[in-house]
Amino acid sequence: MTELVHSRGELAAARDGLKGTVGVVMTMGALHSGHETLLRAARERADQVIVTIFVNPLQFGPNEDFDRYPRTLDADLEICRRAGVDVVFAPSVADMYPDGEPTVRLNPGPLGEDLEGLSRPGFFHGVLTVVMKLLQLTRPDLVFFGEKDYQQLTLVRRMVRDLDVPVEVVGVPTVREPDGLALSSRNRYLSPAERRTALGLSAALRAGVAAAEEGGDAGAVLAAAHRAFDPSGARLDYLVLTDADLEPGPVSGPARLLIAAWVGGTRLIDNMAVPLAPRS
Ligand SMILES: Nc1ncnc2c1ncn2[C@@H]1O[C@H](COP(=O)(O)OP(=O)(O)OP(=O)(O)O)[C@@H](O)[C@H]1O
Ligand SMILES: CC(C)(CO)[C@@H](O)C(=O)[O-]
Ligand code: BAL
Repeated sequence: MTELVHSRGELAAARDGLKGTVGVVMTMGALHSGHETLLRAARERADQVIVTIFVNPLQFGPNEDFDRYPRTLDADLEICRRAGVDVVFAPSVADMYPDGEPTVRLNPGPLGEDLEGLSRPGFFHGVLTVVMKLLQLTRPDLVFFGEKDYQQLTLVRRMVRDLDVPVEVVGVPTVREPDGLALSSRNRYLSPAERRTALGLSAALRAGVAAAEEGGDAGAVLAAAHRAFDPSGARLDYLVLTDADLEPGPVSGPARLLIAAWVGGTRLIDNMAVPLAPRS
């Protein structure tokens, strides 16, 4: 049975009742098959599964889609029930931030100011702060994040390492539609024409990966990705090839190609692993 709790008191009582290892999947709701894959991974690895559903105001900029973000709790609960989730924690903003917005926030460091952080100032301060709060409240052995939000996954791993947080971070590969589009709650905003345009993100990434598989170096990978990105109907924010750890410096060996673009009023992100040949 899936227990739905809203307040931190209810969560504490539910958490105390869980026996064995606990896995947590943190979400903003509007659950889709990408989330379901995270739930399955948690179900396989942990004895008990907690899902958090919270649209965190701290990570939204003043002109972003906090008010418009889809909120579909009944449908989300049904998905959680089907996936055998034990506890769903769906707090209100007041439950999470009873004293108002926290003045103390986690600093994600330089990587937090790059890529997503450049376009969304303060985004990773908000993400890491709420992730840390949710870790404290749920006390999991394992926490699951999707590779779709690769910079977020990387920063959570770093936070856990740098701050000695006692939890194992598990990354889960990106789930895609058959035509390549990465599943994302924000895909709901897309009109049919915009959805076709959105395929340009994964097409660019695939072209970059193909260039690497043919032996291309970093320059060839980026050039192929740019050639494959059709700018009509979309506005590219970034298309970047980096070290797989998102460390600055020359790129060789396991690398990551990351893209962000506006399709109409919707900002989408995606990324893929790139098998660059090691530099001789
Ligand atoms: N297609 C996907 N494949 C794997 N994991 C995913 C996918 N989409 C989201 N996730 C993961 O689910 C978790 C919760 O993400 P979130 O609720 O923000 O969903 P989202 O689809 O990424 O939403 P948004 O469209 O707002 O970015 C994150 O760890 C995220 O990386
Ligand atoms: C990790 C997270 C739940 C924090 O609000 C959010 O950034 C998300 O859904 O990826
Ligand atoms: N999917 C990451 C959370 C966000 O875009 O706000």
